[in-house]
Order: sequence, then C-alpha cells, then structure tokens
Amino acid sequence: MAGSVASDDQKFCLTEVLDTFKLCLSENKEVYLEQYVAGWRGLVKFLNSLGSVFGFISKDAVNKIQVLVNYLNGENGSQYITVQSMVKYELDNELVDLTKRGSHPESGCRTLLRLHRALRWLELFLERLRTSTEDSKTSVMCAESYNESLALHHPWVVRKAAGMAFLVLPGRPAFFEVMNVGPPEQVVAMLGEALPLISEVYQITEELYAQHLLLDLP
Ligand SMILES: CCCCCCCCCCCCC/C=C/[C@@H](O)[C@H](COP(=O)(O)O)NC(=O)CCCCCCCCCCCCCCC
Repeated sequence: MAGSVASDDQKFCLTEVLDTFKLCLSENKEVYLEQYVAGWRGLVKFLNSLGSVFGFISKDAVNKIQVLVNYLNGENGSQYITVQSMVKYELDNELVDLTKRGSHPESGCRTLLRLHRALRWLELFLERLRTSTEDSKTSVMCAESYNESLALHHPWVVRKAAGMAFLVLPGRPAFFEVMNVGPPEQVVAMLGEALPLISEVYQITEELYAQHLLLDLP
C-alpha cells in the first residue's frame, strides 16, 4: 500500500516498546540480551521523534546498542544469549577491564552497564509520569530522575548538556501524544503495567552486577 512506510512510522506506540522489556525475562529470570537491546532500540526511536536536540543522547545509546549487537551476531554470539551468560563468559575469559580502561574498553559488561544505569533513569521517569498531574512539567520530572540516577556517573559537561536538552522537552500533553498510547488514563494504566517489569529487569541486572563487583566498571 502506498505510504505504508510512513504510516508504520506514525503507528509507533510506546506500549509495544515497553512490552519488549517484558520479553526480556526468561522463565528462570535471566535477561535476554536480544530483547533488552530491542527495547532500547524502540526507546531511541521514540527519543528521535522528540527532535534533534536529543541527537547526542540517542547517538551514544545507538553506539552502545551496536556494540552489543555485534557481540550477539559475532562468532561467540551463543555466549551472549543472556546477560548472565555474557557476564560469565567475559569474566571467565578475562574480557573485561575491571579497574581501568585497557585492552577491553568496549566489553559487553561495561557497555551494558551504561544502558542499565539509563534503565534506572527510565524507571524513575516513567514512575513520575505515571503519578503526574496535568500541570506537572516533563522537564522537571526528567531532570529529577536524571539527577537521582545517571547524573551520578556523568561528568559536569555531560550533565550540563543533558540539563539543557531537558528544557526543550514537550509539555505533558504533547509528550503523552507522542507516546501514542491513548488518553491520559490509558497512559497511566499502561505505565502501571509496564513499570513492574522494567523494575524487575533492572533489579535482576543490578544484583548480578553487584554479585560480581561490576557496578563501577570503567
Ligand atoms: C525523554 C527525554 C529523554 C532524556 C534522556 C535522559 C538520559 C540523559 C542521558 C544523557 C547522556 C548524554 C550522552 C553521553 C553519554 C555518555 O557519556 C555516557 C557514558 O558512556 P561512556 O562511559 O561510554 O563514556 N553514556 C551513558 O550514560 C548512556 C546513556 C544512554 C542514554 C539512553 C537514553 C535513551 C532515552 C530514551 C527515552 C525514552 C523515553 C520514554 C519515556 C516515555
């Protein structure tokens, strides 16, 4: 059908993206890397639809997604099926720079850690969105969530740039519109369903990284 590519783009709906994180969890609570990366891909697409001011953020996310996809598609791809198997494989084979950057500056472990920290931002931000009222400001909710999570790991100049980008976020009504989920009540309901799963994926990864002392990888 003519124009179907464009209409596919317009059909973009955040529910599907957040659903991807549901698919991340295996029966025995391991985290599938392919679905995790797919979730981030969808989020980046959403971010891009908010405008080019966010380009420096989505570019970094895309780079990190690509690093992980390369491992998934690489010759040792079978070791990268879950985050658990990736951690085991990379640690067993000394493929991770543990204290300072050296011969493995782009290990799967350190790359995923950056996205993992961003997932905490997402969790905090979505929870604020969920409980927000009509006059709440997305820029404030975003900045608060950032300050409690990712910002703790970013140098001043990145924090400054991020803070400036947040200021041009669309207001809550327009933001909900871009999410394309439906009326505000439906957005709130959708977030209420999605958040526990995002939170679970975050917790499982956090505990795994803590167990292996990987939370400060350079
Ligand atoms: C909706 C507004 C979106 C705001 C996004 C908030 C996150 C702000 C992150 C700012 C990162 C700036 C770019 C630079 C990052 C890197 O320095 C830094 C460290 O990397 P390195 O150790 O390899 O050097 N990288 C990172 O921390 C990873 C950042 C990944 C950010 C991914 C953000 C995706 C946002 C998706 C938005 C979806 C919102 C959906 C809400 C309904």
